[in-house]
Amino acid sequence: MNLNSALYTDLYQLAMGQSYFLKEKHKVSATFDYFFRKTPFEGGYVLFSGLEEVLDWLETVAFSEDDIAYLTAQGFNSDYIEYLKNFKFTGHIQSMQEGEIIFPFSPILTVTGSIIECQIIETFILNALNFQSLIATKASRIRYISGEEKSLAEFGLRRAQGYAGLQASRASFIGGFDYTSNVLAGKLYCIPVSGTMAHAYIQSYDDELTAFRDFAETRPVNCVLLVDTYDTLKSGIPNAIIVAKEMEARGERLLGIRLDSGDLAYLSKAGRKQLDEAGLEYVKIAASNQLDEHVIRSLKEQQAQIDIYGVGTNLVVGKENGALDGVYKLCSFNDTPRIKISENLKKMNFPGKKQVYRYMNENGLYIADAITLDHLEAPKTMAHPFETHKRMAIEYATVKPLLHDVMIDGKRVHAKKSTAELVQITKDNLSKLPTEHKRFDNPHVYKVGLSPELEALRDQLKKEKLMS
Ligand SMILES: Nc1ncnc2c1ncn2[C@@H]1O[C@H](COP(=O)(O)OP(=O)(O)OP(=O)(O)O)[C@@H](O)[C@H]1O
Ligand SMILES: O=P(O)(O)OC[C@H]1O[C@H](OP(=O)(O)OP(=O)(O)O)[C@H](O)[C@@H]1O
Ligand SMILES: O=C(O)c1cccnc1
Repeated sequence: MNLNSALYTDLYQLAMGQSYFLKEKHKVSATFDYFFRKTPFEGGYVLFSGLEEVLDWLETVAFSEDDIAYLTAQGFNSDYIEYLKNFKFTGHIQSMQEGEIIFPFSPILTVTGSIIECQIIETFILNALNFQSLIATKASRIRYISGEEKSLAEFGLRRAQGYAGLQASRASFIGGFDYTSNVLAGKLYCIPVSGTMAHAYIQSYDDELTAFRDFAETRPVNCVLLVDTYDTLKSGIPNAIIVAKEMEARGERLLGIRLDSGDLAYLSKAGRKQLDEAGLEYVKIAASNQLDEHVIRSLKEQQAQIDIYGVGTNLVVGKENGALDGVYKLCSFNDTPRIKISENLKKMNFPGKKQVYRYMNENGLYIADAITLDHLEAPKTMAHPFETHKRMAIEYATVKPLLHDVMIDGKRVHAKKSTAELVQITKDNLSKLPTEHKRFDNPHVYKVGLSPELEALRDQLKKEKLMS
């Protein structure tokens, strides 16, 4: 499967492309904004992820000979087909950095280029950014509630939505996980891999102790024994203790045990006691079984003795939200601002090419974002995007623009960032987000406003459209 194929798009993009081309409109310059309207998980923020993959794709995207044959068979016009043979992305991308904390309605990434190119690449951009930002956000919530001292392993590949399991592993790592069980993701994205053992392995033996012994003998380093196949406290942990002692005699150390069912708080406390009484304070306790940020919060409240959380399904499918609602909207055409009218102010877009400024207090904490037109300085006042009577003076210590050139004429401006760099950037950004936006229950809404100039332009275009 060639994922760099420009066919990784929706048919309507190619149909519009054909019309732009045949009507000789395809070279007209356009700008599109990528933004989302609602934070997932009833949370207070989103963690931006997927940018490097978008840039990789844009640098190499093309229609192969096979793709062209396929489109010809679909009945596309032959002159348009000739154009598509040499298709590549030659436009300009401005974006917030991957690992940035982002909020509803701000443009996160903008694409400027010929309308035909902007349109054909839309679907991939949405596909990559919506999914990876959703999962990175979920991962960051799990990290937040677990605390820095816990180890987090992503176990989701088997339950992920097909190949999205790869992107989920990458986004989970950027969002704060330490390990993945997904070996291909480990190789592709330089994520440390970790793994324990399955029930099948223990079931394949007549007795649990021999199963543990053989496993420890063949994998003495990072050995974690799954203790819940028969009876966690009466059989699993006692057998793990025997094997840990045998390992000690060989100069080895059992890394841990894993609980995968039952009351994880009770079993972890009782298990810790058994291990400690056997002098095995260093043996860690891992837990898995449909964990998410809410279960982990509850386990913490119960003082569960868990050192490592293994999280699969709920992380990689972004439960309770199957998708981030990010959209890609035309805001400028032929250097003229464009607007889409709707009864619902929230469904209208903000016209023109824009910049987003982030304001910080004297401690460097984020306090508000203002969206303005791209040639303007950071505004000193801003209006609520939809409740037009609400406006505020912004009191801040420092301010910075968030949208920067990342691609010019279809080429990356900076070297590709490694996943390790993105992890650091994310940590740094999350540390600047006040905790009231991170809490799970009724998080405080982060203020995003419009500069007076952008508000005036939106209102003027709305009026003109309604009168025309
Ligand atoms: N002490 C606890 N507090 C809160 N949630 C817990 C606790 N222990 C386990 N859970 C969570 O409760 C959910 C269901 O666990 P439950 O014990 O009902 O099923 P189970 O152990 O998987 O059952 P089975 O033995 O059939 O596999 C899981 O999401 C699990 O992570
Ligand atoms: O619960 P999740 O967060 O999705 O975490 C992944 C789950 O996948 C495995 O179970 P599975 O029953 O697939 O295999 P097993 O026989 O190894 O337990 C593992 O034991 C976890 O329970
Ligand atoms: O290594 C593990 O324990 C593991 C891997 C994938 C899914 N569940 C558990």
